[in-house]
Amino acid sequence: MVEIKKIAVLGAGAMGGGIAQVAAQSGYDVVLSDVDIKYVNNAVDRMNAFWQKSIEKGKMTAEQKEKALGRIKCTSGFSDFSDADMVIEVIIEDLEAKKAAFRELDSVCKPEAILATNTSSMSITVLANETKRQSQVIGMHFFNPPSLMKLVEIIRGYYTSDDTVEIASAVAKSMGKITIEVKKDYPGFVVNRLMLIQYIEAIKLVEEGVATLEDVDTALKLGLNHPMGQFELQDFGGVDIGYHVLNYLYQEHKDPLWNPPQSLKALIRAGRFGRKTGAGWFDYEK
Ligand SMILES: NC(=O)c1ccc[n+]([C@@H]2O[C@H](COP(=O)([O-])OP(=O)(O)OC[C@H]3O[C@@H](n4cnc5c(N)ncnc54)[C@H](O)[C@@H]3O)[C@@H](O)[C@H]2O)c1
Repeated sequence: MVEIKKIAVLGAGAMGGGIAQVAAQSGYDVVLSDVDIKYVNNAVDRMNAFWQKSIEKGKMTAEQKEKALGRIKCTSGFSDFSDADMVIEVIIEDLEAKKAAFRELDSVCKPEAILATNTSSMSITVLANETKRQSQVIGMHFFNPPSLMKLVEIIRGYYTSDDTVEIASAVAKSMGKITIEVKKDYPGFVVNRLMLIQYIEAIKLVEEGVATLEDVDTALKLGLNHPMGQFELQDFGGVDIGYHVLNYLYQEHKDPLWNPPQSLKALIRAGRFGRKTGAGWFDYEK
């Protein structure tokens, strides 16, 4: 079984930066890459800010921070991927973009490397089919923010081997995470399937005039003990991400149940993607 020492993270956005951070903190050598080095540098700035706060709270020493930072190699494209033991793909939730990335990863990575994806919904098997190593392709679905959220869904593609499941689970656990195994490559896996049903009902309640956005969120927080309401949560994670996942489930099932509601489409068309754009379901100061 391949021993994982070096992890390459492709995509340095909200999730990729966070996964690279957790990997470096956990002692892995990390390569962090994006289409442009400026996104990688932004991710490192976010890590630095997080670690600085951890030092102030007494949860980390300055020496630990420097060591973690020293383990991260910043790059763009696929440079420095050739000797990675594992790659975690964390680019945009677009099937064609992910397929192209997997084709490229298969050609640049060493044959024994494991290729994981952080996709929120898409087929692991479809991505594996772009490679010549289908048994070594797996879903590792972290949650936002990866530095704080405990769960990782470990998702089997049709051809994923038991060894690959074991290695990916062990890596997640070594990062302090708790894993669940998703035994079948079905759209949305476990968490997003459950969450999006609630999201759709939350939107319908507002569209039907039953309750306001604020009151639906208050109901979820105080009535169901959720730490965030659905609208607050979607603004935090990215309204566009939730929309892409919903759309994918709709395309897969052809069931109106998953059809993105009009008020969600209106937000997407208006570019209101949540906190990252200064506005989503709610308005934020930029
Ligand atoms: N945001 C969430 O709450 C959340 C939670 C779990 C999983 N995910 C999944 O994680 C993935 C990334 O989501 P995110 O929120 O970090 O998105 P994001 O938009 O913040 O980051 C995506 C990054 O990928 C980069 N990128 C795009 N194409 C690329 C390519 N071909 N090569 C290298 N980099 C490329 C972009 O420049 C960007 O920096 C998606 O698959 C998403 O579904 C997101």
